[in-house]
Amino acid sequence: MEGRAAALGAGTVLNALATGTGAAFGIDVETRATVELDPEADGVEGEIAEDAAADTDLIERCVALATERWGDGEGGRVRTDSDVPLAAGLKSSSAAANATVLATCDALGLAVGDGGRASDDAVGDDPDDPAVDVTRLEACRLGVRAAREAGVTVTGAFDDATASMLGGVTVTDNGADELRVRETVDWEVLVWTPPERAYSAEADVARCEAVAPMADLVADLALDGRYGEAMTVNGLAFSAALGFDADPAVEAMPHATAVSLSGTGPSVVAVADPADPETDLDAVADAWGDRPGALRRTTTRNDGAAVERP
Ligand SMILES: Nc1ncnc2c1ncn2[C@@H]1O[C@H](COP(=O)(O)OP(=O)(O)O)[C@@H](O)[C@H]1O
Ligand SMILES: O=C(O)C1=C[C@@H](OP(=O)(O)O)[C@@H](O)[C@H](O)C1
Repeated sequence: MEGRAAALGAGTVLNALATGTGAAFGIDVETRATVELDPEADGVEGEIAEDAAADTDLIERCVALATERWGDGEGGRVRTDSDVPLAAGLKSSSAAANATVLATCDALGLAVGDGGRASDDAVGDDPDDPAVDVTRLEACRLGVRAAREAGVTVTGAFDDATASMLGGVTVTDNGADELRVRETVDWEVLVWTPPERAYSAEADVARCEAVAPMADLVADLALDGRYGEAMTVNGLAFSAALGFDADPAVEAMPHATAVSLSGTGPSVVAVADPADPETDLDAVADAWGDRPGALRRTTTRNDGAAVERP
């Protein structure tokens, strides 16, 4: 009983730490999970390919919760390998949880889909569709539960989890794990990841709550479909709240549709709408080129997470 799946990393439009409302978008950077189930095994053993010392509790809980819910409580092994840097603001935890839950469903022989109504912009979530055993939104909510239990999140991060699972841009209420908006988005993306790491669970929540009026403004812009402006305002507000330098954002602004600190940092993400002739991510890469860390060019993705056939 082996299963495999891959899920997306994501960038931030609105950090949910201020108000519980968040927004994020899927990018073409993946985490893959392989799950081997064994009905005789006592518990679940996890392994993270890139970092033998990293905490495997999240992915072990994902397998255990998924087999409890949809299987017979099987144990086994889970291994992730990832292009999403850990704890860098690019939603490594959401991608790992989503990939693991879907890989467990695959190992259980379950059909994962969106059920009914799925279209390009509105992802369906019809658990009664006979062709679907588990919807991606159900799988996503299970991963969020595991993240809460593992203590790797403040709000549950349903914003990041839905962007990683469904692709496109999502706006969510993280208090209720409710998807408010999901839309496709086609942007070029430039990511700067400094060498340091910032674990979400260690973020200064009180400082984020202090900028709640700005977060409300960002939410209004996002709910109006003005994702780029929302993202840039978010970046300025949360860079200030969390003590990150706003210079990279200021340098990017003349050449980008939007730019923001991603999540609780430290990565900064600039995006360019190909329809916008003023944008030039090469110029942003030049401006950021002397900073320590890694620069990565990628794109948004609208397909989200999926089971992988060998
Ligand atoms: N590839 C991975 N495999 C398994 N667990 C992971 C992986 N990446 C991240 N995690 C889990 O997520 C935690 C980091 O979460 P977080 O601080 O929210 O980072 P991010 O902002 O990248 O989501 C790690 O301590 C680990 O428990
Ligand atoms: O833990 C959380 O509740 C959150 C963590 C942040 O993301 P990162 O994990 O990328 O820092 C933030 O963007 C998100 O809206 C909510």
